[in-house]
Amino acid sequence: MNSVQNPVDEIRALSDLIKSSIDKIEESCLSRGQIYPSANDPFTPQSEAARMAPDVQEYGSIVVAAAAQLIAATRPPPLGLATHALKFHVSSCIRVAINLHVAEILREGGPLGVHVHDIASPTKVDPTKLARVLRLLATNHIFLEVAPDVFSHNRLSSLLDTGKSVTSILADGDAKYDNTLGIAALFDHFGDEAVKSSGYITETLIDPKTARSGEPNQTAFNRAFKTDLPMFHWYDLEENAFRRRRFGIGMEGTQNVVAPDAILQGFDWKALPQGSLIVDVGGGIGSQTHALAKAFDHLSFVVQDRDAVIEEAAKFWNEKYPEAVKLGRVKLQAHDFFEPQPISGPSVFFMRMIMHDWSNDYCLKILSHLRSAAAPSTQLVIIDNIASYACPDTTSAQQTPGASTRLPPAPLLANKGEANVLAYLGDIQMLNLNNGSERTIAQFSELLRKSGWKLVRVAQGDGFEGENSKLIGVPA
Ligand SMILES: C[S@@+](CC[C@H](N)C(=O)[O-])C[C@H]1O[C@@H](n2cnc3c(N)ncnc32)[C@H](O)[C@@H]1O
Repeated sequence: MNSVQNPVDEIRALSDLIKSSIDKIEESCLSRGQIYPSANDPFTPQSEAARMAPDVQEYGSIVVAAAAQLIAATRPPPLGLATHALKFHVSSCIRVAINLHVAEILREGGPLGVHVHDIASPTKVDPTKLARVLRLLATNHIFLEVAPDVFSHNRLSSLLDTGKSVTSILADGDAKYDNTLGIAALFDHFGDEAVKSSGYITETLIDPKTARSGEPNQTAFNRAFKTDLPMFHWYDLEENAFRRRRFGIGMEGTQNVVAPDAILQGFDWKALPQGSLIVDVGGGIGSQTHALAKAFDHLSFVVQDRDAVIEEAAKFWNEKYPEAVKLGRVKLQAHDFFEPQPISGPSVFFMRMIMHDWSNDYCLKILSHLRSAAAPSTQLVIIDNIASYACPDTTSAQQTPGASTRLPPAPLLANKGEANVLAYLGDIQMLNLNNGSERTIAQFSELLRKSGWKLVRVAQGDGFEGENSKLIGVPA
């Protein structure tokens, strides 16, 4: 059991874990002559190098897991729970900051910070109200309040910066996220569709009409936005063109918030024979394929998605890698994955963040179409979060190669709690938006079995780093 008898011993054990892990982090960075990034310096991928070392990540995840567990064990319980119950205000305020271009204004204002009157001025909002929004964020370590009502960037807030000038954003707000890393776009989507939907989860789970539904149009999202359309169809409405574009770019953001080579890890793309065809099913604008096509020039690709998304994809490829499309090494194809798959027997069908959008019945339809089109040698690569149990996994799926993991040191939770919490937040987001689900390995194994595939290997991503896991299947 992951528990210690005396409650003070438990708190001490957590604090010891934090201390010993920090010592190991320092030792590891010193041994490589690297400096651990400061929480107050702006984020750049290069400056994250020290944190990205595998052992530093491992110890960092213990610090985060233990610190959150230590807070839970020490804060007065009513306040602890009240804090959790009100955290949605932080999500909403992040979106306020994005929509008032605070990150760009602060970058242009320089490191000494900008008075809230000047932050509010370009969008003509009330500076007194904005100061309260920014103070809540600063209290949560997003932005710094460097003097009363004067705010500047820190590492977390700098991620909200699109890198564009305030003038250009004010001139064309709809293009704010075009040609950016997509991180602000992703968080704007979270604060809009996801936060608003989340307010209706209780009614949706209780109402007998929706309680047991797996339909993508019987969700909290449908209540919040008063529509009968599944979210992806709703995006196709003319009035949602901005949201559709933002979602597409935000998906690129999901790649840019994790280690840049995450898609390349856990599956031996290099070992595939010359000319192998990879089909990126529900590939969005093709950001994953883009990373693969740049890394492996011996492979060919087809990116499939809905009509409207493939139109956006054409613009993306024209901008990022036009020669790949011109030479035919990358093809963009409108295809509904609930219809029979038009490409037979490719080397790989891969799907990133697709299964999690759908309930089991819908996943089975998608997987069955791919199975019908598969050759005996076709591999299936599913890239998604694994939402493991919060206790030790005792299911038979643990026998799958790559499935079992070491338990973290006591008294941490088996799934490392806060260090991996993004997978569980994502799970509820998928439930609210589409009746989708993040899954355990046992649940993936069952889905594959029922659709004629066999799960043969799992390459677990590092949840602390935000990296998705890969589940590899072959025709059964
Ligand atoms: C969460 S996004 C993932 C995109 C991409 N795989 C990635 O990782 O960046 C889900 C994608 O599924 C696509 N999609 C939804 N319904 C679809 C359908 N019926 N047929 C094909 N694609 C669909 C969406 O348009 C969206 O691009």
